[in-house]
Amino acid sequence: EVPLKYGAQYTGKRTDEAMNKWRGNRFGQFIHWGLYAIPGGVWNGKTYNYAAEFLKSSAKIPTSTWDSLMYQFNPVKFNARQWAKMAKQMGARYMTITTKHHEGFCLWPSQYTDFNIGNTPYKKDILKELVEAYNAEGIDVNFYYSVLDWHHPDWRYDIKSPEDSVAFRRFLQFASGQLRELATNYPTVKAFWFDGTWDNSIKKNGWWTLEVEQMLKKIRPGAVVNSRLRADDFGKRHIDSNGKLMGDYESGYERRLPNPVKDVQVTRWDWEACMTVPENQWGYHKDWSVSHVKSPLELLEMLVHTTSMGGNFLLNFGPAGDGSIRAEEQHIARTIGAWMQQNGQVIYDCDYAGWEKQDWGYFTKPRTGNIVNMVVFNIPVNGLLKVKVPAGTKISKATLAGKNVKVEEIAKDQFFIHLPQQAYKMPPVIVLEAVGGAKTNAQYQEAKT
Ligand SMILES: Cc1ccc([C@@H]2N[C@@H](C)[C@@H](O)[C@H]2O)cc1
Repeated sequence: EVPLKYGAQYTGKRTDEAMNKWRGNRFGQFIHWGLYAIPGGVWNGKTYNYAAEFLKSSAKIPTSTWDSLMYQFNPVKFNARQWAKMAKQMGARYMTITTKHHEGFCLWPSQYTDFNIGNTPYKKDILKELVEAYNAEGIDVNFYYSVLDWHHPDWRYDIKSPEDSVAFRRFLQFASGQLRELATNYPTVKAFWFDGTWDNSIKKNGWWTLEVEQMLKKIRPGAVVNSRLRADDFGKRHIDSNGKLMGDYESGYERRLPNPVKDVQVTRWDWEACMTVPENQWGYHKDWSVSHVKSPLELLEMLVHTTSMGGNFLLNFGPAGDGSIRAEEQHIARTIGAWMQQNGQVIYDCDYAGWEKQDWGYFTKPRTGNIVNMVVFNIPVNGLLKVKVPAGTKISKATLAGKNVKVEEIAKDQFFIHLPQQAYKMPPVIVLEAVGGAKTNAQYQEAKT
């Protein structure tokens, strides 16, 4: 091991109550909302297919021109309570909001810059409205914060001169001040999602990333911080030079998921995947016809896939500049929500079962009890769902919607679960009662007592 001052502060999963809640939430709503939602990927009549929140760079728009969008930000259709109700109905247990994206515009009245919601026609503190509305629905709120800031004159991509060092030190003080006011003024915030930390300027200031993590946890005990904030003494990010995860959970899965067979190592720590509905649009884009738009079922499978590997799934919504939620996103919320209404118990507080992945779908395991859930996305022609269990495990019962289904032992530690033949519009869930075998912790617990 190399001695590190700014490396991982602990190893293994946090087991305090705040982290258990973060982990058990499992399903979150990401919201990307800022000035980029006003042009929505179109500039001077030209549509730019790249991510809409990058339009400033795609269309090479001067900062002064871009920043003047602030005087147009007046979301007359914005209704925080409606957004929160939609998220509740979808089954989201947490919401992560872009307090400030790379453009540098702040959704809260920051004392550290005039480039904020207070100087728009809307004037009011949108962040406060969202936190209150979502908390009122019992949904935890987390803050996304981009360190990269295209607006701030002291931002630097790299440190190449003494002037850069002086300017960037000022910038880091600015960012620390903004984070302090976010953690202080919105006391129910539960976690911080850092982005815009890949440049050399940050890699060369790993000390600051640890200082920020410690400051946030001092102001908000229990706060959860993602690995993407962190750089160690040598500029190594996410995982330090000794191979230890920094921050409280791994946040490298963006628009992709770990492979359920090859990437099982992700289960050793907490992690979260964030996902766009189109192929690559986080902010509102006027024209979604330019790429594949994922269906509710594709996204639901990703949620179950993520839970089955012990991770959280953060599904992105990009509200329009007027504060409306587009029809495709409302349809997704309703369709996933209907399934979550019936089957949320196979997602919330569930984890990796440790059983061998099969083709028909995914296993999830509740934190307590000797239950293993089967969520079936690929209905086999013969209706037989193969299950391989840890040595010595017996399946005492299998039910679908409370009704027994046949369990057939076909070899040592192998079973067929007979899936009732019918047309399934949404993935059916089979609940197994499994006893014995090393992997079912509950049985292990019984042995201990
Ligand atoms: C190359 C690249 C930079 C930043 C991003 C940002 N991270 C996502 C979570 C979004 O905020 C996207 O704008 C994506 C790709």
